[in-house]
Amino acid sequence: MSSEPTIRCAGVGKAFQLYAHQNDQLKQILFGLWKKFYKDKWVLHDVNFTVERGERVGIVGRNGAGKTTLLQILCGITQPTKGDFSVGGRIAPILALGSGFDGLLTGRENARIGAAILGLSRKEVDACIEDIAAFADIGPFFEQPMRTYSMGMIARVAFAICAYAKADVLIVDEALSVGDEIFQRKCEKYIAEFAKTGTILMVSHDLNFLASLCNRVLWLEDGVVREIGDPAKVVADYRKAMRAEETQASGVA
Ligand SMILES: Nc1ncnc2c1ncn2[C@@H]1O[C@H](COP(=O)(O)OP(=O)(O)OP(=O)(O)O)[C@@H](O)[C@H]1O
Repeated sequence: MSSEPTIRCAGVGKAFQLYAHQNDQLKQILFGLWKKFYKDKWVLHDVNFTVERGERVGIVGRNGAGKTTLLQILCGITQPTKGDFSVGGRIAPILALGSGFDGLLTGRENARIGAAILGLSRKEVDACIEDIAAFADIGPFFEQPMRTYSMGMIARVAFAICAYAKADVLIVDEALSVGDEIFQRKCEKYIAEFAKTGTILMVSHDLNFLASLCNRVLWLEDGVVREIGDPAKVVADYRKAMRAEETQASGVA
C-alpha cells in the first residue's frame, strides 16, 4: 500500500507579475525577450506541508497572506512559480465561488457543466441534478440565467455542485461567508459529514469553526507556514499575534 499523503506541498512559491503602467503588459509581449517590464510580487515563498488521507486541515492567516493563492495552486487554477505539489483523488474545489459560471446560462445548465467538470458522468449528473437543485434551494431561480443571481445564490449553486461531486478531497475557501445563516448551517453540516470519510483543506476566518472541525490548523504568514499542528494551540498563537499587533497599532503599551 502506498503511504503517499493526499496533499503534498514542497517548496511551493508564487510570484505575481506587477505592471506599473497599462502599456507595460503590451511591451512585455512585444519586447519581453530583451527586457522585463514587470516586477515580481512574491506572495508565497516556500510552503511545505503534507495532508494525510482523512485529515481535516484548516488554514488561517491575515488578509493577503496567500491562503486563496495556495488553494488555487492546489486546485490547478493557477501555477506555482516554484516548487512541487500533488493532490491525490478527485477534488471538489469550493473556492472563487462561481467564477467559472456562465452568466448567460441557467443555474441548472451551469450545475450540469460544473458537475461534469468535476468528473461526474452524464448519467451521474442526470441522477443527482435534482438533488443539487434541492441543496442549492433557490427555487425558480435555478431555471434563470445566472447573471440575475446574488452572490449568495451563486455560492449556493457552487456549493451544491461540490456536495454531489463524489469527491475524495474537499478544498474550501471562505465558502460560507456569503451564504445566509440557514445555508451556512447546511454547509457546516455537510462539511462535518464529509469529514467522516474524506480529506478537507479549508480556509476560514471563523477560528472557532476551524478549531472544532479540524484535526490540524496551518498558519500561513509571510509566504511560509509559520505553524502547523494542534488546532487549539495554533489558533491561540494566531489570536495572540493578532492581538499583539492590534495593541501595537493602537499605540497602547
Ligand atoms: N492575480 C493577481 N495579481 C497580483 N497580485 C495578486 C493576484 N492575486 C492575488 N494577488 C495578491 O496576492 C496576495 C495574496 O492574496 P490571497 O487572495 O491569496 O490572500 P488571502 O490570504 O486569501 O487573503 P484574504 O484573507 O483577504 O482572502 C495579496 O496581496 C493579493 O493582492
